[in-house]
Parts: sequence; structure tokens; C-alpha cells
Amino acid sequence: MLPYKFISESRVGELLEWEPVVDAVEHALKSVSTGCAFQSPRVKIVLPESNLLYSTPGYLKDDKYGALASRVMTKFPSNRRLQPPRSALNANISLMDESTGVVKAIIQGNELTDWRTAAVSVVATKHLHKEKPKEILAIIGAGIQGRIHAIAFQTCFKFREVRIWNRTGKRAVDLARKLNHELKTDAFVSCETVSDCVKNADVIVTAAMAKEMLVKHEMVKKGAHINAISVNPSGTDLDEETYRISKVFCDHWTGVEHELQHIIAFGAKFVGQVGDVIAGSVQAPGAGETSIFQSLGMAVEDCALARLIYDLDQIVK
Ligand SMILES: NC(=O)C1=CN([C@@H]2O[C@H](COP(=O)(O)OP(=O)(O)OC[C@H]3O[C@@H](n4cnc5c(N)ncnc54)[C@H](OP(=O)(O)O)[C@@H]3O)[C@@H](O)[C@H]2O)C=CC1
Ligand SMILES: O=C(O)C1=NCCCC1
Repeated sequence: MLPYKFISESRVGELLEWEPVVDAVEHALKSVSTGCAFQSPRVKIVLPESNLLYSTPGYLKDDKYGALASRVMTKFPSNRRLQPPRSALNANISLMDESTGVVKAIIQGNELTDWRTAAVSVVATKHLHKEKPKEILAIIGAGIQGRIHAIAFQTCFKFREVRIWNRTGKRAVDLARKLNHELKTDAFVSCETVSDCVKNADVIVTAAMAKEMLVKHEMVKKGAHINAISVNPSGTDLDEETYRISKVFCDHWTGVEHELQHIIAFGAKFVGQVGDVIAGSVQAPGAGETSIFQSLGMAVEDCALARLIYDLDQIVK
């Protein structure tokens, strides 16, 4: 018998639903603005063959989603070429008792990472693109994050049209077809060019990990909101001018200082954390202002989800 609970990927998948996940990450995002988030910048170790090991410990002080947790994640990009292919990112979370520090659960963390990242983009869009049109969504990248963002956004906002572009075009075509079938809709369409995908979109998600700047400022509608998900110190999915002309928001300042110097060097001005807008200390972008949420991911988001999963595992049979 293990001295802690083990919660597998499949159990996590059974337990999660969008409404509570969005609520949990909204608490986590707000906590950075209210003194309830205790976390450090992400620790990253470069392994042979440029593989990566990340560690993100944190403590979220919150009645509903408070938790002490630490995530260990690896990024082995060549996993996608294995037979059968495996996810490039693999994560596990240890959840500790808040009064003793003793580990009470190990949670497999890939589903958690996918859901929380998409839910964070949903919350950023809700607060930074408030009362603005949400008719057309453009998704750049049909990998794991592209897919989960498509599902989360369609569940939470119901866009009239969800366009998907991917470097390997067939993956976008297949994803659009599969999602139309699974969600019983015809809203999902694939696009052959980035420009066709982004044109007139109200909201854009970039999750392509690209080395080239795929989205150019002239493609982006004035007043659109962009969720830039990719975490890539050597490149961005958006061009420099898009950063310069937009109001740029982050999840946490320490992450910006630590990991986003290349974007600051473009002349991007970070105006606040999403949590500052939720807490009311920074204004949301106005009508006609284009906004970017530059997502990095942070420990307190994992804390909130680990707590939600642990609590649900106790009550859902
Ligand atoms: N902000 C956060 O909290 C999180 C961020 N991430 C980041 O999100 C990004 C996507 O992750 P994930 O979906 O899991 O990865 P996947 O490996 O599942 O998908 C990668 C996607 O990027 C595309 N791509 C790779 N290289 C290029 C290129 N040079 N030009 C254009 N497209 C390219 C791939 O296209 P193709 O199919 O043609 O290969 C594919 O669509 C990563 O940068 C990851 O680090 C992930 C989790 C959390
Ligand atoms: O989920 C996170 O946090 C990630 N961190 C760095 C790389 C991509 C995912």
C-alpha cells in the first residue's frame, strides 16, 4: 500500500469539467495580485540533446483551491517521432499536506497541464476581451494545446467559426473533422495559410512553437485578443510589431523577468498581470485596443488544479 494517493491520467480525465477548472485557475491567476501566491520562477535544466527538465514548486493560499504542490515536467521533443508517438511534455505533481509538508498525493500531470493551460487562456480572454466580439476564433497549431484550446473555447464561449491552421496541414484538417464530430457542430474549419486563419478573427490562440514569426501584425484585426501560449526562448509565434502595438499582459511578473527578456527586447510593454485586471487594480484593454496574453504557466495554477483533482477524487466514485 502506497503512503500517498496515486491519481492516474485516466482518473484525472474522468474528473475534470470546464466550469470548475476555469473557476480554479481564475482564483490562481488572481492570487498573484492579492499576496496569496508563493512561487519562484521556473527552474529549467538543459539535458543532453537539448531535452529539458522543469521544476515549479508553489503554495496557493485560498479557502477553496489552496494547496502546496510541486510539478516536475520534462520536454523531450523527439517523443513525437516514437512509435507509437508520445507527448513531448510529461509532468507529475506532488501534492503535500499544508500543515505537515508530507506528500499526500502524486498526480500524473499531462491532462492537468493541458486543461489548466487552456482554462487560463479562457480566463484571460474573459477579462481582457470583455464585452468584445467573440464570433471568430483562430487557432495556430493543431498539437496538444491547439486541440484542448479549441475544445475549451468552444465549450466556454461558443464561437460561430473556429479556424485551425497547422504547419503539417493534414493535422489541421483531421482535427477540425474530429472536433466537428465529437462536439456535434460544423464550427471547426481548417485553413491553408496563417493569413486566412487569422483574418478578421476576434480571438487568436498561438500554440505552434514556431521558430519563424508566423502571425504578422498586418494580419491581426484591430481590437483582437491574442493568447500566445508557446514557451520558446528562441522564438515567438507573433512578429515584433504585433507585440509593439498591443497591450501585453502576463500571468506573473517574476516569469516575465526570468523568461521573457527576448519579448521585452522587441519593445513590448507589459502592462499588467491578468490577476491585476481580475482584482481591479489594472484596467482591461479598451475598445479598439489589441491585447496579448503571454502565457508562461505558473506553479499556483498547478496547485489549484491539484487541489481540485484531489478533492474530486475523494467524492466522485
Ligand atoms: N503556457 C503554458 O502554460 C504552456 C505552454 N506550452 C507550450 O505550447 C506549445 C505547444 O505545445 P503542445 O501543443 O503540447 O506541443 P505539440 O508537440 O503537441 O504541438 C506542437 C505544434 O507546434 C507546431 N510546430 C512545431 N514547430 C513548428 C514550426 N517551426 N513552425 C510551425 N509550427 C510548428 C507543430 O506542427 P506540426 O504538426 O507540423 O509538427 C504542432 O502543431 C509549446 O511551445 C509548449 O511549450 C505547453 C503547455 C503549457
Ligand atoms: O506548463 C508549463 O508550465 C510549461 N512550462 C514550460 C514549457 C511548456 C509548458
